[in-house]
Amino acid sequence: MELQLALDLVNIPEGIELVKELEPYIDIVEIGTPVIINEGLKAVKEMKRAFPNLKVLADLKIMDAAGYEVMKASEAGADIITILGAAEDMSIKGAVEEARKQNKKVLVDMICVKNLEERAKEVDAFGVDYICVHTGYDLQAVGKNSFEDLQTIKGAVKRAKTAIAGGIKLSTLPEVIKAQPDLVIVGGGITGQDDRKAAAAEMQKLIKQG
Ligand SMILES: O=C([C@H](O)CO)[C@H](O)[C@H](O)COP(=O)(O)O
Repeated sequence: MELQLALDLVNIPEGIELVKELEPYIDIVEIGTPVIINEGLKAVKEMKRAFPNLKVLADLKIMDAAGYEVMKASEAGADIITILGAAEDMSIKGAVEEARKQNKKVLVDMICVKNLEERAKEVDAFGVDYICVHTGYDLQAVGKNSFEDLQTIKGAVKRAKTAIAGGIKLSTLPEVIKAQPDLVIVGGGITGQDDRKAAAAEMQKLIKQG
């Protein structure tokens, strides 16, 4: 099981400073969608330049023109690129095809997918690398989480790795770990804490214990 740190509410220098502090505790750093909107793929490029040995995920949440966008994120240095599970089949297949050419990985974000079990089986068959259940900020605000959805995809997915994102905190991490995802994605549960290093270290410890 791996830990991904999601950076959503920082600029590039703040993100790099944070990763300097937290790199020993994380497996992947995510350049979050808001950061890419604010700073562009330059944020991916600069993070990879600063931490060449750390896997960098570009949270593009691709919906269309997938081959082109995967190519641009790959050129910027992303190791993993996200596409939405709600995208057209041909877009997801195009993302996988381009990622294979570039020796990169594709994570499918199942945010807003209603027929979760059926769609997870379909995207799994397209050869994607990760399938991620995700409760976005807006649904988190009304008390939702993705813990049951994780169980659903664990039962449906045969070949891709499974991941979970959305409001995970130290207090809820043990419940997530019980379902054994391959990847746990945490943003505010680390970046919003007073002692971010302690939060990341404790999360890493629990995740490595499995
Ligand atoms: O993908 C995310 C969100 O849609 C904003 O772009 C976050 O990175 C993801 O939800 C993880 O962050 P937290 O919910 O703060 O843990």
